[in-house]
Amino acid sequence: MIVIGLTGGIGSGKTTVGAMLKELGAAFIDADKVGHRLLREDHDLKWAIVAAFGEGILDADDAIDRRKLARIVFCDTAALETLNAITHPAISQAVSEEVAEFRSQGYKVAVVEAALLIEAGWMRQTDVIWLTAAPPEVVLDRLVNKMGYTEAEARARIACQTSNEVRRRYASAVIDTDLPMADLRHRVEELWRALKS
Ligand SMILES: CC(C)(COP(=O)(O)OP(=O)(O)OC[C@H]1O[C@@H](n2cnc3c(N)ncnc32)[C@H](O)[C@@H]1O)[C@@H](O)C(=O)NCCC(=O)NCCS
Ligand SMILES: Nc1ncnc2c1ncn2[C@@H]1O[C@H](COP(=O)(O)OP(=O)(O)OP(=O)(O)O)[C@@H](O)[C@H]1O
Repeated sequence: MIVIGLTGGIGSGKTTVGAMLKELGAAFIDADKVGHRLLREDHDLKWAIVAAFGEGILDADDAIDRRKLARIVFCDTAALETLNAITHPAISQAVSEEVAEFRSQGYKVAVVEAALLIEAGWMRQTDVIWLTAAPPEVVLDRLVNKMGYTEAEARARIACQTSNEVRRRYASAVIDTDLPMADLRHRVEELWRALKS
């Protein structure tokens, strides 16, 4: 099985490209969703985060309120490093278990979508890295007008991530997502065919 690491900055189009790859037959793992599941289901992890950031991050049902936690960590470097140190080993382990499960199910291709694939070192679990990219003003417009972030929240998250200059050093393909959907699909299909040949 080939494992594609699909990375790119926040709002760069990873999920959109990932959905196209899924339609083409790839198994798909979204590291953000893995993280969300662990916050809900891994009680040791949850209480380690509460111990680090206080009970103020809990909602009325004692679950982690991601928006409250986001306000603390984006972009306080020390706080974000603390959160990453608690969550990343667990996410890495869960992703690797999902990859193994898909392998045992006989999938030929699996996609691991993660904005932090490079920063967190998860690229070591992948065979090729594809990078999604769009101009900064397009990304900001998507984050504010389609994804519900305030401009300040959007800028804070962008500032916490590595640059495309660094990401490009690891990527074997760059996918410009600032394209009409039909053209984007065409580009993804082209890469898919090249991968399988
Ligand atoms: C801080 C949390 C609770 C905010 O949750 P929220 O639902 O608002 O965001 P979500 O998890 O959907 O992430 C959305 C995007 O934010 C960016 N982002 C998330 N975590 C980080 C981080 N640690 N560093 C930089 N950017 C990040 C990514 O581009 C991601 O795609 C959550 O992101 C979290 O637990 N982050 C730590 C785990 C992690 O690194 N997850 C990202 C794996 S790629
Ligand atoms: N080619 C495109 N044309 C129009 N809208 C697009 C295009 N590509 C992506 N979008 C839109 O931009 C937004 C961000 O895209 P997407 O969710 O795929 O990015 P992402 O990199 O997965 O974001 P995140 O970092 O939050 O996981 C979405 O609302 C998506 O529908």
